[in-house]
Amino acid sequence: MAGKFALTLGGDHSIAMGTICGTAEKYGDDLRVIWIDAHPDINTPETTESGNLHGCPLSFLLGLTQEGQPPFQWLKACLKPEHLVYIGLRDVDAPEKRILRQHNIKAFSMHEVDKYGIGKVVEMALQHLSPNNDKPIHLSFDVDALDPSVAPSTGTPVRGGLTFREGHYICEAIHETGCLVAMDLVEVNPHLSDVHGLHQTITVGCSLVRCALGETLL
Ligand SMILES: NC(=[NH2+])NCCC[C@H](N)C(=O)O
Ligand SMILES: [Mn+2]
Repeated sequence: MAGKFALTLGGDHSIAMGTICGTAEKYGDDLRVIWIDAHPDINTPETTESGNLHGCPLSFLLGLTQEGQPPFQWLKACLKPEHLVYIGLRDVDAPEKRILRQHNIKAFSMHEVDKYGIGKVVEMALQHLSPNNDKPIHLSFDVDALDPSVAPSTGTPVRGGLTFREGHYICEAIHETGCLVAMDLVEVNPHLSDVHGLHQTITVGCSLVRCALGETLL
């Protein structure tokens, strides 16, 4: 797809408000988003208990908040609920559960990963978003989707996450579609965990990106 690819390294997941807005500006209504995360990050400014913006980006992108509120006047709702799929969820606030249900958003939690296996889950996610495999995909990968034993240097770790291989499989399979146009790799926080954990987190982050860009095992 035009051969251009935008990679964003973060940093907190609120940055996806900007990156996805940017991708949507180019691809419009065709854009599909795959959000890999322990958390759905879909709180509104009204429902958030923590007050942390990194728990809210999707509510802005989907237009669940009032548009035009400072300091986000620039942000237009640019994503439809049916154009978003989650993989890896396991820490969902009560208001977020309500929002997901209300908008009928496709979500594969760790329960579905356990039940069907990661291969089937990615297949179902792609089938939902782009049955003819012809829509541009923005992959927003929060490193906390991985189990904390795999990626410890992150602010809101939740046990019971994706294995090293499951995380890599997602990136490999999405690369194989030929439709990946942008990727965020976020929530790596070098100030958290010890040096060994930091090294581990950075190493896994780099290899996820390489797989999304086409590195294969063989
Ligand atoms: N991108 C993240 N790490 N998000 C964590 C969000 C945690 C919690 N749901 C909140 O709203 O604060
Ligand atoms: Mn996140």
